[in-house]
Amino acid sequence: MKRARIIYNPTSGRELFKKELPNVLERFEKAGYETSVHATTATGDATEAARVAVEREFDVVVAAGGDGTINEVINGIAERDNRPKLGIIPVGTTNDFARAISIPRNIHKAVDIILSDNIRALDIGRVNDQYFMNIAGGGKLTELSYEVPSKLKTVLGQLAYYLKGIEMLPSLRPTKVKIEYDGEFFEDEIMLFLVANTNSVGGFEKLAPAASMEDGLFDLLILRKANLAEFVRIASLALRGAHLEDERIFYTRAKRIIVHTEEKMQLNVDGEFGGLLPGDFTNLRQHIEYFVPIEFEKYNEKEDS
Ligand SMILES: Nc1ncnc2c1ncn2[C@@H]1O[C@H](COP(=O)(O)OP(=O)(O)OP(=O)(O)O)[C@@H](O)[C@H]1O
Repeated sequence: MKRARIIYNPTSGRELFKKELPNVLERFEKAGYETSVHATTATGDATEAARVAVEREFDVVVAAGGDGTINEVINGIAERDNRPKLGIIPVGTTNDFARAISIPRNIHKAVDIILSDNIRALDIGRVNDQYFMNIAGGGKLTELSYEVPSKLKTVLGQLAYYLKGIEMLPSLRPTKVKIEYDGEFFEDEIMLFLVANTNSVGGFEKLAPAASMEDGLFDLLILRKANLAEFVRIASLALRGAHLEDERIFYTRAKRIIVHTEEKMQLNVDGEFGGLLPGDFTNLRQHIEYFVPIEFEKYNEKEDS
């Protein structure tokens, strides 16, 4: 019998998952799974719970929560050889990763996808000793997400980030960086750099339009020093995926990226504080097996050709 461990964050998003849990469990049981549940209690707990699930040799781990919960679960399984398959039930405030792999926010539709057993092995990133599935980066702007109080996020959702972003715009300062990517070098003053694994981040659904999650490459996006007017122009271009041609943007794809800064710069890993730079980024090709909808396959094949 297949065994699934459901790791869920009871505080995620609008806290809807718990009510649905008995129905979700019943559906897994009916589909032939022996199921058990872990409700996370604090930051880091999902990582520990996922580690334990690997030790107990679960076939499947289901992460029910937002991007934070998925990131923690991935950090619990990524280092291990016998990695379980990963199911996603997106019930968070930010569900960028679920959107990137075409998983709907409806709990039961997300369960349908897991139970339909369609698997795809996708890339993840590692920076220093942390793993990420969406994006990592640095620069003043990326410090947003942990400045937004979680209460505000629960009430306002995505809007909370935009409000905070507008408030921070005037305080953006450039930083001098040296970035090595697959043996080549970039050196300049920048506003921010992003190392993307998926194409959809923080409401910008076309930030890295060509990003594939199966090619073992990151999309590296750098915004050079820009004034407020340039910044607003590029942000509005980015909303429709038309920013890559802009002269203030440097864009390339690479498997390994090393970032050094002269001043202290914080690293953001999947929306959370990830320590200070320098950062040594490696793309781990097709490292995690996920349950994905058939539509995702079609989409990715179209992208590949
Ligand atoms: N019981 C808990 N109480 C408080 N925080 C928790 C609990 N369980 C997990 N967490 C933390 O909450 C963080 C955010 O969770 P998650 O991403 O699942 O939800 P979210 O609603 O999208 O939240 P956010 O938008 O704040 O990132 C997780 O990274 C985890 O560290």
